[in-house]
Amino acid sequence: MSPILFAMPGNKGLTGQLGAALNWPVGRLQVHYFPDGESNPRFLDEVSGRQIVIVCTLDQPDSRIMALYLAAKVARELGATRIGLVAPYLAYMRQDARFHHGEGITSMHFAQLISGCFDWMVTVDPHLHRHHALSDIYTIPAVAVQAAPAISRWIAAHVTNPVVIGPDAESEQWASEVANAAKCPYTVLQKVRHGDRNVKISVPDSSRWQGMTPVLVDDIASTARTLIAATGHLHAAGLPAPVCIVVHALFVDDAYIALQDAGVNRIVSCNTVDHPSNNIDVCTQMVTALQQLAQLTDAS
Ligand SMILES: O=P(O)(O)OC[C@H]1O[C@H](OP(=O)(O)OP(=O)(O)O)[C@H](O)[C@@H]1O
Repeated sequence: MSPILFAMPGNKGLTGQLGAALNWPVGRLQVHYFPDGESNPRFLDEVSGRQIVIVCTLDQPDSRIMALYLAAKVARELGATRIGLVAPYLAYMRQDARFHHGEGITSMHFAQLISGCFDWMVTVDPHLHRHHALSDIYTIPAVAVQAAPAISRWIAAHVTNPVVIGPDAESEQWASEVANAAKCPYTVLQKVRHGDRNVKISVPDSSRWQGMTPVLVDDIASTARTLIAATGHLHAAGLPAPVCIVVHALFVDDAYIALQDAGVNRIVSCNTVDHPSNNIDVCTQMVTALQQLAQLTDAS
């Protein structure tokens, strides 16, 4: 029997798309919020004896996590046999070290919470920096789908004479893969973060890229300060306005407008977080991972 997909609030579009591609039914999950803010998930279709998959992207995670946690617990209470999570954007991956005295490694605690109530997970390009793999902190089977092939195809179809540029050393993992598949050169800038909204970027020798279209590629745009700083330096180096591509379009507060005002050519994102810049579909990659994990857990 096929697993049933359920969408947490705000995830109906992607859930419907996955259901159609997989030929899996989409069930009805209602989340009622009491006047004092407590959440009360209710499955309107039977979950007893079934493997279910809950779809919940995790931008603005603190406003979503309690209802998600309860949905998983309620599904188990009602007799679901296996519970998978599709979190196209996985939150809490950036606090992967104790940066200041008295802080904790919250990525690990978040991973323990998710691993404690789901049986498996699919996500897209999690922010793996000091953790090298999801299995460093997640104890359930977890597949990280890569957006790079879809991004490369978009670049090849839409950008003339591109040079892929990663804004910092750690973005090399995305920049190199994207550039190799798009058959174009890449370079990586040097970034130092001084605070949540304070980022300094320096550009290595840019003379090689004259006459090319810079394509800034990063995993996350949150305040967009990284992309804004990179754009400013590319302008100063005499390069044309860059195309900015991100996997996860968080764009908090006025970040999207600020990036548009910084003089970019175009802003494009993958459909892991619903946003007007979504132009690159990563559903196909998620479908393959979902089929694998659902079978794996069916057989166990
Ligand atoms: O839009 P912004 O607010 O600039 O945030 C996005 C940037 O932040 C992340 O890296 P980060 O600087 O957190 O580096 P890290 O790998 O050290 O966590 C991410 O890889 C982006 O480069």
